[in-house]
This record gives sequence, C-alpha cells and structure tokens, in this order.
Amino acid sequence: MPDQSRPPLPPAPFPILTSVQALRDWRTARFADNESVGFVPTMGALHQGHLSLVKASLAANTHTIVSIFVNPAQFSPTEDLSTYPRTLESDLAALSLLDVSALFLPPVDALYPSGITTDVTKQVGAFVEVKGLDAVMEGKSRPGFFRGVATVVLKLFNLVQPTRAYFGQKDIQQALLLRRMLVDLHVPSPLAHNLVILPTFRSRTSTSDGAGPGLALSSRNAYLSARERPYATVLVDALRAGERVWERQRGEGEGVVCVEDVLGAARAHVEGVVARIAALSSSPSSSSSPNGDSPPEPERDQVPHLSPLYFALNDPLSLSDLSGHLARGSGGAVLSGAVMLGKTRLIDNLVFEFELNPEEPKPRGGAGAGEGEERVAK
Ligand SMILES: Nc1ncnc2c1ncn2[C@@H]1O[C@H](COP(=O)(O)OP(=O)(O)OP(=O)(O)O)[C@@H](O)[C@H]1O
Ligand SMILES: CC(C)(CO)[C@@H](O)C(=O)[O-]
Ligand code: BAL
Repeated sequence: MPDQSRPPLPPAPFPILTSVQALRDWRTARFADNESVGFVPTMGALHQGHLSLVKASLAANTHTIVSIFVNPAQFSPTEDLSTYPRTLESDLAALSLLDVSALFLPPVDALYPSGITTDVTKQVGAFVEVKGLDAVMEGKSRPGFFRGVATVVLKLFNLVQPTRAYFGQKDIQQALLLRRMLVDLHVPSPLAHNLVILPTFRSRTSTSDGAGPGLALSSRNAYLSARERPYATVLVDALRAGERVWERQRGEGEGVVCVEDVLGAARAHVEGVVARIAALSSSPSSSSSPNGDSPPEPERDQVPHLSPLYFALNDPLSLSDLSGHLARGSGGAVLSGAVMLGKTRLIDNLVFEFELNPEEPKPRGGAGAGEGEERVAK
C-alpha cells in the first residue's frame, strides 16, 4: 500500500524503500549475492558529518544503505520533534552525488506498529534499555533519550542486518552504548564487532555565516542565529582547554591527571565567555567576539544567551563518571559537555588515550563478513 500521507518522493538514482517489506526484499537479494552491506542510520538534514560516515561505508562495503527517520521515541514531550529540520530534497541531492545503494525512509507506523508517543508513561510495545550507560552524561539531562535511540537502532539493525554500521563520535555516548547493546543482547556477527565510530567532522574554516573553526557539524546547528554562530565554538574551545590540562599533567612527574582540574578548565572557559557576553549586554557601546577578533557588535537586546549544562569525564567503556586522580594506563577517558546557546543545545566531546575502533577480528570466512574488502581506516 503506498503511503497516502506522504507527498510524492523526488526522483533519486537509488531505490527509496518506504516499507519494511521493501527493505527485507532489498536485503534478501544482497544475502543471495553474499555481498557486504554498510549501514548509516540518520535523522536526515544531512551535512558533511553524515556524508563522512557514508563515504567510509562506501569504501569498506559492497553496498551502503542510509536510513532517514526522525525517531519520536528519542524525543521528550518538551523537545523539538515537530520542528526538527526535515530537508528531504537536499538530502536526496547530497546522497545522489555518492554511490549509495538504497535509502530506507520508513513512515512512523512501519517502525512502531504498536504506535508511539513521546510520553513514556503512555507507550506500549517493546523497548530497549541499556541501564547504567544511559544515566550519565547526556542521559542525565535527556531521560528516555537513549531508550528511544537503542530501541529504534535495534529495530533498524534487525531489518537491515548490516555487515557494518557507522556512527559519529559527536554522539559518542550513543555509539558506545549501542556497542554495549550489541554485546549484551548477543546481536549476531558480523555486526556485533562492526560498529564503527568515526571522528567528529568539524567546520574547518570561518564560514561566511560566521561559524568558527572547530564547531562540530550538527543538524540542529540550523537553529543558531547569526548572532549566536560566532559563539558556537565555545564548547570545543572549552573541551580543548580541558585537553591541555590532561596533556600537561600527563607529561609531568608521575603523569597523574586530576579530574577536577580537567573539568575545571573546561568550565572556566565557558564561564569566561559568559562573563564577556554579560559585559557586552551591560555596556551597549562595547563589542567583542568570543575570541576577541572581528567583533559581531551585537545590540543590547540581541546579545546571545549562553549557559553551560554540564562537563563530564567518563570511562570510555563503562561510561562511569571518573573522579579523583587518574594514573597512566588507567584506560583513557571521554571528556564531554553540553551548552545551551540560545535555543540550541550543543554537545561535543574529545577522547583521551582511547582507540575509538578496536581492531576488527580477523574474518573466519562465511557469508556477509566482508572478506577481502578494504577495512575502515582507524
Ligand atoms: N559532525 C559530525 N561528524 C561525524 N558524525 C556525525 C556528525 N554529526 C552527526 N554525526 C553522526 O551522524 C549520525 C546521524 O546523526 P543525526 O542524524 O542525529 O545528526 P546530528 O547532526 O547529530 O543531529 P542533531 O543535531 O539532531 O544531533 C550519528 O551517528 C551522528 O553521530
Ligand atoms: C542513531 C539515530 C539515527 C537513531 O535515531 C539518531 O540518534 C542519530 O541520528 O544519531
Ligand atoms: N544526534 C543524536 C540525535 C539527537 O540528539 O536527538
């Protein structure tokens, strides 16, 4: 049955699969040919970060399938489900320039046959939780978020049955939690060992709209106003301030790192920028940019509103909060943080002394292991 509620889809040089059956049929043909399938799940509004995942998948797999699905279950009732950027035409244009094999674009009822509401207390049907790992970092301020993510991603994995799946470091907690889900729920190989995490794609140059170098690309960056954009690198700059403390303390004496010093440096950076913005709003004639160069000259009532949400240092495997002093060889760490800039929630992270992609196990033969194919660069 065609989806009556959806307007006709623009043409694309690959099949756009809009039903579970169409996806299953597409996948069955790939199994028959013993071909490897890379999978890139997204919520659309594609940018270069997404496309870097697609390109990595194209390089390592015979076929690459992308999904676009704005998943209601990972939004709280007060979040931006209805206004989340939806840019299907330009997404298709971007994917059309790459050699993707198919796009999975399901309607909501295809993935949630029992229906779905953002109100967790009213939800019915099967859901997936990854306890513990969902309660720290992002999970503290977005309760229910990782339950929604894990649920939809397991559904997608069950349908696509990819050889490899690709996620971005920008959402590192998501990727590490999903890896745990694969292990704990005994998801079959080869996928079980093939959740690939790729580095955060960042804005490299000061762009014409004022975004500074280093800003992690994100679909929600579209919410940033022209006044806010020059401040959007505040988060990565804060993380780098923390990183400098980590590296300095590692290089000194016994190399013991003080967690509070790392977090304190990150917080201090944001507080410094908040103070500079406050000074701007109290002196209408003064103006300065977050970095002290090319001032944006905001007017008194248009001064951006910036507030820190959290900084955290976590064990990269258990995701448990780190505290105290960390000796060399203690297993590395994830330094992550979030700030609100106007109505945009920015997240970012850096990893220290931790390999994002442990070596893939050597293929032992058998269907779908992607034998003889190029491996993803670590
Ligand atoms: N800058 C980036 N670099 C690399 N991967 C990214 C980047 N941004 C997003 N991704 C990855 O793309 C995949 C799909 O993410 P999603 O569609 O939510 O985009 P997003 O930009 O993270 O959106 P949002 O602004 O809602 O967080 C995820 O694995 C995510 O980590
Ligand atoms: C993994 C994902 C596609 C699940 O909806 C989403 O959380 C995202 O885009 O990162
Ligand atoms: N990028 C992960 C999806 C979300 O933040 O809603």
